[in-house]
Amino acid sequence: MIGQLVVFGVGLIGGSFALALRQAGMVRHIVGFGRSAENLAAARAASVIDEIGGDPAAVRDADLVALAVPVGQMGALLAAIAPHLGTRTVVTDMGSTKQNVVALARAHLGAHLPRFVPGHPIAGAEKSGVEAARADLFQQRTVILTPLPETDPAACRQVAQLWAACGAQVAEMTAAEHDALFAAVSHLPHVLAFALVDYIAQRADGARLFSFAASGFRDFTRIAASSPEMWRDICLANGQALLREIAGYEAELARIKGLIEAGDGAALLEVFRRARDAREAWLKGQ
Ligand SMILES: NC(=O)c1ccc[n+]([C@@H]2O[C@H](COP(=O)([O-])OP(=O)(O)OC[C@H]3O[C@@H](n4cnc5c(N)ncnc54)[C@H](O)[C@@H]3O)[C@@H](O)[C@H]2O)c1
Ligand SMILES: O=C(O)C(=O)C[C@]1(C(=O)O)C=C[C@@H](O)C=C1
Repeated sequence: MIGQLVVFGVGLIGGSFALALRQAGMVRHIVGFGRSAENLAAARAASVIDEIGGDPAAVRDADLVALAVPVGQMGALLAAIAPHLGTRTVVTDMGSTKQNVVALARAHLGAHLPRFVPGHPIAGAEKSGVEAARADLFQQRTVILTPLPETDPAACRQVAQLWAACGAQVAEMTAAEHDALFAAVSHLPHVLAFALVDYIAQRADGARLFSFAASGFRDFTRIAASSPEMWRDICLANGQALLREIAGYEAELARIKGLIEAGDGAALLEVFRRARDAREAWLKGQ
C-alpha cells in the first residue's frame, strides 16, 4: 500500500495505472500533473486522481512518482523533480523506450538514481488521454522493468509488486535488449502503419482510394490513429535500432517484389504460408 502516488502525464497509461492501483486498494491519495488543464480536470472529475498538482516540489511527499509522459518529455521532467525528491521516494517511468530514459535518469537524478526503476507496460491502445484510461488495461499483460546495476532491489521489488497488483506479469531485461526487441515488434509496425496511411493520403486520388478502403486497410492501419507526438519521440529515441529494422523489412519487401516480378507463385505461396503459420503459432502462444 502506498500513501501518495504522484503521476506525471495522466493520459492512457498514467491514468490506467492510477485507476488500476486504486481498484486494487494499493494507494490512498493520487496527485496528477500534466500539460493540459482540460485533461487534468477530466481526470479529477472521473476520480482518476484526487488532486491536481501545481508545484513539482510536491514530489517530496510522494511514496511513488510515476512518469507517464512522451519519452521526449522525460529529460525536462526528471530535471524538474530531481531537486525535490525525498530520500524514500521511488521513481518509475512507463516510456516505450528505455536506453534514452535511463541515460536521462543518470544525467539528472544524482544520488537518487538507485531509487529509479525504469519500466514499460506492454499494453496500450491507439487512443490517448485520460478518457481512454481503463483500470483493466494491464490485466494479463507483461510489464518490463530494466533495472540498472545501481538500482535498489527493494525499489525494484516494490514497483514489480505494484504492477502485479494491476494484474500484470513482470519481466526483467536490459534496456538495450528492450530497445532492440521493441524496435522490431512495436516501433517498426507503427512506422509502417503511419507510412501506408500517409502514402495513400498524399496521392492525388487519395480520397477515392480511402472511399473504397475496407477492413484489411482498417486492421493494418489501426495503430496509425496513435499519438503522433508519442511516436515521433519513440522514433527519435530508438532511431538506431529502428533503422536496422526498417532496413531488414525493406530487404524482405525487395525479396517479395522480386518474386512478384518473376511471377514465382510457388515461392510467394511459401512466404505467405510461413507468415500465416508463424502468426497463428504466435497467437496460440499468447
Ligand atoms: N499508448 C500506448 O500504447 C503506450 C503503451 C505503453 C507505454 N506507453 C508510453 O507511456 C507514455 C504515455 O503515453 P500515453 O499513451 O499515456 O499518452 P497520452 O497522450 O494518453 O498521455 C500522456 C499525457 O502526458 C501529458 N504530458 C505531456 N508532457 C508532459 C509534461 N512535460 N509534464 C506533464 N505531463 C505531460 C499529456 O498532456 C498527456 O495527458 C509514453 O512514454 C508512451 O511511450 C504508451
Ligand atoms: O495496442 C496498441 O495500440 C499499441 O500500440 C500498444 C503498444 C504495442 O503493442 O506496440 C504500443 C506501444 C507501447 O509502448 C506498448 C504497446
